[in-house]
Amino acid sequence: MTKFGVDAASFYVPSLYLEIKDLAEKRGIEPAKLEKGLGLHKMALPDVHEDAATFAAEALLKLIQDYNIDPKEISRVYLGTESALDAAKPTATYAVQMVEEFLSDEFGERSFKNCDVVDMTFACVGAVDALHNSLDFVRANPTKKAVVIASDYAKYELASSGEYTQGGGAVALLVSANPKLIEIDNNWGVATESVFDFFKPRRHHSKSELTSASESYPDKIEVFTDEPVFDGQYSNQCYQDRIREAYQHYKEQTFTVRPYEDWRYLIFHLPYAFHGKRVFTEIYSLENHLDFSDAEKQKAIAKSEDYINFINEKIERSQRASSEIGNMYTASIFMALMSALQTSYDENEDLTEKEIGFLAYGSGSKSKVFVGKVSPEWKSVVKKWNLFDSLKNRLAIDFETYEKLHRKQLDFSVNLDYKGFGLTRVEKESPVLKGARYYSYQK
Ligand SMILES: CC(C)(COP(=O)([O-])OP(=O)([O-])OC[C@H]1O[C@@H](n2cnc3c(N)ncnc32)[C@H](O)[C@@H]1OP(=O)([O-])[O-])[C@@H](O)C(=O)NCCC(=O)NCCSC(=O)C[C@@](C)(O)CC(=O)[O-]
Repeated sequence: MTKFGVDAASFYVPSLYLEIKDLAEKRGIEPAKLEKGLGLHKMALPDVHEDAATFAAEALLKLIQDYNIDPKEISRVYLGTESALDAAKPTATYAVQMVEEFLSDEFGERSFKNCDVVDMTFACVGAVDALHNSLDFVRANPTKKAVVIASDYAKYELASSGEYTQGGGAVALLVSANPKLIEIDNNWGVATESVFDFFKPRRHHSKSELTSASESYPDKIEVFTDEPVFDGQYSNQCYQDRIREAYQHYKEQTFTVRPYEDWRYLIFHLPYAFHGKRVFTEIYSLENHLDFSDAEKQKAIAKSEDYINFINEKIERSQRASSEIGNMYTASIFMALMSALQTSYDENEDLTEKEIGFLAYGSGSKSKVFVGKVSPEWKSVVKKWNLFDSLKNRLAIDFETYEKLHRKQLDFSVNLDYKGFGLTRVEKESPVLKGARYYSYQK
């Protein structure tokens, strides 16, 4: 029987970061809370020229170059994002255009001319929806290939309790028949409930209302903020409730008992590194008939030797990249997968045929639980990543620069020597092009 899944994967993490201990110091938070309590070390930040479209373009270009893909063979580019740049024109169109122009010498003009391109939005689960949809597409059309991109900038208000869970970047996946990285099984546990745990209502402001507006904002264009309205502890509860329900739904469909025991890794959407291990205690307790009825008993389970051993074996490796990057919203779950696979690769572990369980979550809210099986050729895909080495080649910025970047008060890139895609101009004058974004590639 033909298998379907992820054939190749690539990532992009912006070159700037802030040390979490610097943020902790300035905000009067004990660094140990963020480092040892939530697992945070560094927070990736977009430079002035970067946004969700440049992140996506970088990841897509890397995918094409690292795995020698002919863009004309890609039938779909489905982009999961909650950092869309426009309410009508998909961010995917910007990303595809940048890559198309970059590759025009090699593949001619408009190499994505016949490609189906769209954005999908459901908070952090939007790219899993894009993957689900793209898998359905290749199952129905086994000779075709699709690309899924997850691209986001997780931004919260300065000095809010979400501030230390910021981050950003993108992951691109090639979805096809006979995948070299991981085969995805077609059983999906799903749970949905409409809630207000985290959301981004359109809040239009004129320039005069925005204390943080830079001079570069035009007076007459209304700007809408990209910072969410959220309730942190309630969002944790919604996440825990949805993954429990989706896991239960997965079990009902697959007639499995304690499926997590067969999973080599449990891969979560990670809004911060330690989130997965903090919320899985409930499912773990239910599966092992442990008393989870009050906070004290829940703490005892989290601190038990059995649970700690379980985390060290099945979750810890997936957290490592998140500690260095922060929340990547839609891309976080795929980065957690890359983190685990890269670590197994570096440790020379053989993962062939091992099962991996995914527990995805998007605020608003929805969870999807599904399972993959690592392909025999997985190492040939992972060997291109050098994930942890590449994270060492970034530029630390100081707190003052961070605040200016956040407030959009800088007119020039912090990393002037950057190589790659960048926003060069937003049209401000022309009535028929006002707001149009123009990008170029800096060599
Ligand atoms: C994530 C929260 C809620 C954290 O909120 P918080 O109030 O900063 O932290 P906390 O109290 O929940 O946890 C602190 C932990 O640090 C420990 N601690 C304390 N002090 C020390 C010390 N000295 N040494 C060592 N450890 C220490 C403390 O004990 C505790 O660990 P625990 O024992 O409970 O495991 C907050 O930052 C926030 O609201 N973030 C934004 C929203 C969010 O990320 N929600 C997560 C779930 S929803 C989701 O994942 C979806 C999302 C957000 O990605 C969006 C989307 O779908 O689009």
